[in-house]
Amino acid sequence: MAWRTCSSGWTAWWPTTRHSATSRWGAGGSTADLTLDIANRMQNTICVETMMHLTCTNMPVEKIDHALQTIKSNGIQNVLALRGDPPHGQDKFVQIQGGFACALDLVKHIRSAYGDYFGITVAGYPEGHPDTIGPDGVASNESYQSDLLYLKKKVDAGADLIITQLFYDTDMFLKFVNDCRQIGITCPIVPGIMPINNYKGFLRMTGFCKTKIPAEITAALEPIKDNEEAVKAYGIHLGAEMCKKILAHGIKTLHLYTLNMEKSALAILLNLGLIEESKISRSLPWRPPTNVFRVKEDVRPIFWANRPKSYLSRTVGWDQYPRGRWGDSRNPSYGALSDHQFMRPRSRDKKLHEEWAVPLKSVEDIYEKFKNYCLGKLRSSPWSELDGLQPETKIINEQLGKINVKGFLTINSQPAVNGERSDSSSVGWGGPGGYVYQKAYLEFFCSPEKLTALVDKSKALPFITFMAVNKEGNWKANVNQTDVNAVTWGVFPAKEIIQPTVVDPASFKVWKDEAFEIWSRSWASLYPEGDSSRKLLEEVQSSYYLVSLVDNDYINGDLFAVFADL
Ligand SMILES: Cc1cc2nc3c(=O)[nH]c(=O)nc-3n(C[C@H](O)[C@H](O)[C@H](O)COP(=O)(O)OP(=O)(O)OC[C@H]3O[C@@H](n4cnc5c(N)ncnc54)[C@H](O)[C@@H]3O)c2cc1C
Repeated sequence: MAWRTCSSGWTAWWPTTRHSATSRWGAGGSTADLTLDIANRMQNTICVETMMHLTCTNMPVEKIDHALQTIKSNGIQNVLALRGDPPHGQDKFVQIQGGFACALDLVKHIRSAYGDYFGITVAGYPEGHPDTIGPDGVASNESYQSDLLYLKKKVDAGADLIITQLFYDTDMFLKFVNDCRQIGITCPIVPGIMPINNYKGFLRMTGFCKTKIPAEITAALEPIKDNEEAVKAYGIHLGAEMCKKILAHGIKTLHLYTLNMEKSALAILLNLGLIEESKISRSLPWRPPTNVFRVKEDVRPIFWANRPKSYLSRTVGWDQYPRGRWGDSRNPSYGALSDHQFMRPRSRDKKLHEEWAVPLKSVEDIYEKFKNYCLGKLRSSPWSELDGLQPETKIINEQLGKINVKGFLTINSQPAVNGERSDSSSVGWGGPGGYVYQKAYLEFFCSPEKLTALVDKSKALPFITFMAVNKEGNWKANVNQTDVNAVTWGVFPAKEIIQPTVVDPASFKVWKDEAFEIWSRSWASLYPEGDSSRKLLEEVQSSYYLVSLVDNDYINGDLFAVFADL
């Protein structure tokens, strides 16, 4: 039987403190495409282990299989198999033709059609399923027992894990776990904790789920119910106390329902010491997806540092991902450029319009835009999928600003680092206990004249390596085609050296098409056809060079000195 690291809303594993997320399946399958998209992004772009909820409501088997195939091809391995609630406007769940009647059918189908690929989670109800709870607010013993036996059937059919409905009576949850164990349910049972964020929401949710509210909670909330901040603070306190009691009973995993409001969930985890604000460090300089296919990947070219989604989509078809060494890059089989790499979420589109679609009279206006982005005055850049600058860029942003106004239009950079502690908040990665290193790196567009001046100057600077290419592919460099330059590496106890970021000519040539295309697709396209600003951008696109510059002297070098008299 497969076991996958998984959960729902936000889950923390204790004591190893691993986190994962789940994405809800909208009532009646109403948000199927959106849920599939969100789950994919969570797994592969946000890079948290993701479990997608899947319900039977309005879902013929073909649709269920479409959803399962989609998440499988995106490397998602965890599913919360549910019957689902009736769609809006209906009281009772109705099995549709060609669909399933209950979660048990869905679990059986997933196991028979997909073997052990998926880790399957099912829902458990410490107070009994709401359908079985009577007007007095409790389920009869008979229906509680038959619910338990049915839960066992779901586990026997292949479920690996149970996540419970929300509850506020911790003793009732602990009794439920005990009752499950008595009838031979041995899989982990994860408590569903819903932090109280506001009073009305709490009443609505507990009313809908028919959740028992212990008298002491009602008494604590009653005097503060109109004070939103006090309710939130109480919700965090109560959630933390419930979790402490549950953890003290040997239960090692928590599930926090966030309902898109994560602050209280994070506060509870901080309160429990399961996360530490100052020590949330990167495992690699870039975010490695938790996707099963890429789990071993630990080396990437630096060029896509600000476009991780594009990098993922262009390498999704690789059979193997580089590990330890970049390897032979003479024939990198990157996926072709497509519209996909240039699509932006609506909010990003709006920001780019606001910040970048302004009249441009001369190249100096273009230089100004790049400078302002480096100084943090703009949040968006056509060359970045990220929101604002990376923390390490802030170390050099003043110097970046200065070279941008000179016409070296930077789109990627990193400062030199010579043995900083690996838990440094700005340049650290890989967890505590190690030391990290990196060579200063700059990537920019510049005019051919400026490139000539730069190349002349670099002849006297043996530590500088560069590659430059224009849109047509004219190439200038002082490195060989097969050279691979490790520009970030780390030394950790009991590990080989890790070198997660490299600069190599073959990948640079692939990247340059994307980098040049961004001028027209992401920036010039913000202006109407024939607009003079648009024309100016297209001229820059067709005449400038893209330059990648490494200062290999990471101990004494000063990459910005190269630009002093240019
Ligand atoms: C953690 C969690 C996440 C959820 N996420 C979502 C979501 O994303 N989208 C959404 O729409 N809803 C979600 N729900 C709500 C859930 O869909 C509803 O509670 C639904 O009414 C029941 O789903 P189920 O999977 O528990 O159903 P089932 O396991 O099929 O059970 C439903 C009820 O029917 C009874 N039953 C069914 N078949 C039998 C049988 N053969 N013999 C005896 N009794 C039977 C069960 O005992 C139980 O009382 C979630 C619930 C939980 C606890």
